Amino acid sequence: MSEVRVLLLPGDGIGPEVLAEARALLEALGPATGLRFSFSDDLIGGAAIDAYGTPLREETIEAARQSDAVLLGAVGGPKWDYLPKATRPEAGLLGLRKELGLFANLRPVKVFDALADASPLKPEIVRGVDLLVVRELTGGLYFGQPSELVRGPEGRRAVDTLPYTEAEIARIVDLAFRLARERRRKVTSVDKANVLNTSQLWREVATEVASRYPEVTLEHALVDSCAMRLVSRPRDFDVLVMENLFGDILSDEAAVLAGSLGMLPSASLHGAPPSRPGSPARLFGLYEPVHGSAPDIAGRGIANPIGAILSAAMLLRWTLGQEAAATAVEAAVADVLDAGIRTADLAGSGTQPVGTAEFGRLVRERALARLSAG
Ligand SMILES: NC(=O)c1ccc[n+]([C@@H]2O[C@H](COP(=O)([O-])OP(=O)(O)OC[C@H]3O[C@@H](n4cnc5c(N)ncnc54)[C@H](O)[C@@H]3O)[C@@H](O)[C@H]2O)c1
Ligand SMILES: CC(C)[C@H](C(=O)O)[C@@H](O)C(=O)O
Ligand SMILES: [Mg+2]
Repeated sequence: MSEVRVLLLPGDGIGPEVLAEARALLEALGPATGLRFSFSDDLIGGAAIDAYGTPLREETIEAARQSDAVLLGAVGGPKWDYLPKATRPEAGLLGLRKELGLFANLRPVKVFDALADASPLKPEIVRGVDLLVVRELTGGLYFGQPSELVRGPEGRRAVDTLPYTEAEIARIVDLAFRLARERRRKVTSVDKANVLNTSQLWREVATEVASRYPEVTLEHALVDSCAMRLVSRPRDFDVLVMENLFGDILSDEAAVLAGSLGMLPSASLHGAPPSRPGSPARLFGLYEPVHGSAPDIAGRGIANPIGAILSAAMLLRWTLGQEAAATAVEAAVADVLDAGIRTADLAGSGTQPVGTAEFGRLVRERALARLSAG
């Protein structure tokens, strides 16, 4: 039985609550997939600040490097909001992504049939949505220099910088095209080329990359009107590729289509996934739900674990090439939702919601049943 080393970084707020369900799922599926998961745990974010005085230790980066994959919950919360940028919980997550070179963040947004009426948008707008946000993750405003906030005698001033090189743009756009080739063959490259130099470069490079993929259609879209189309005509989209901050914002917006921010998973990779899942080579990845630590509901056992569970499915698919297991997990989530079972964020009035652990248990049961039925 092959061993898979997974580093668990539960983080803060609802992070540990949802990550427990992702872990239990992988553990349960191990025997059916011929894999033995060996988990190690570490602190990141606010929890690491409280224990070690820093949001990310060198030891944690090293432990991640020694693992096949990392599963992360969420970081941050009001307790640490007073801290300056470089020492906040969020800096721990950004540091980990950067140190591991995880430049490609895949954020799939699929609307489950049972949830077509869970969105505040009309069911006919969201039904059947299946899009993929490919977010550049290690460049742009998040990491550009200079970056400072100065509180001086002349007053306060602050600066953030948005840099991108041709190579950084080319590698993420290329990855978007590779993924689009296996999907519905359309890439929407999102920018603000009517204002930003980086976006003009982005558009040029995207057009050059596109010439290598004649079978895939490239569309350029300005980020502002794209944000509007995302909630008015979301089925227009297949793969969307964009810089770091645009991807952060548009992916949370896209969560409205899926019915809750708790629904969305993500994979952060340092290279192109094998063009077809199922390849024996392992591709290291950091997997995490798109949502944050949700301080408003933390500690109550009511968080939606689907984003974390679907992140574990992405781990099975992209790091381990276990397509059948990944599909079984996704179908198991659909089964539980089809049975009318919901966590509080999705439950309509008059519906009795189930808690995080109960939802996780039901998905595990269905995933195992589906996998053993072949
Ligand atoms: N990847 C991460 O670790 C990550 C991502 C986003 C935000 N954050 C951090 O989280 C903290 C809180 O940020 P925020 O409130 O703006 O965003 P958030 O994503 O934590 O929460 C936004 C809203 O969505 C709800 N929500 C989020 N996940 C949910 C889930 N699984 N189930 C049910 N409801 C869910 C919350 O209750 C809240 O009402 C901040 O410190 C922020 O920096 C971390
Ligand atoms: C917590 C924060 C640093 C992070 C980001 O902005 O990348 C989060 O919002 C996300 O989407 O993963
Ligand atoms: Mg975000």
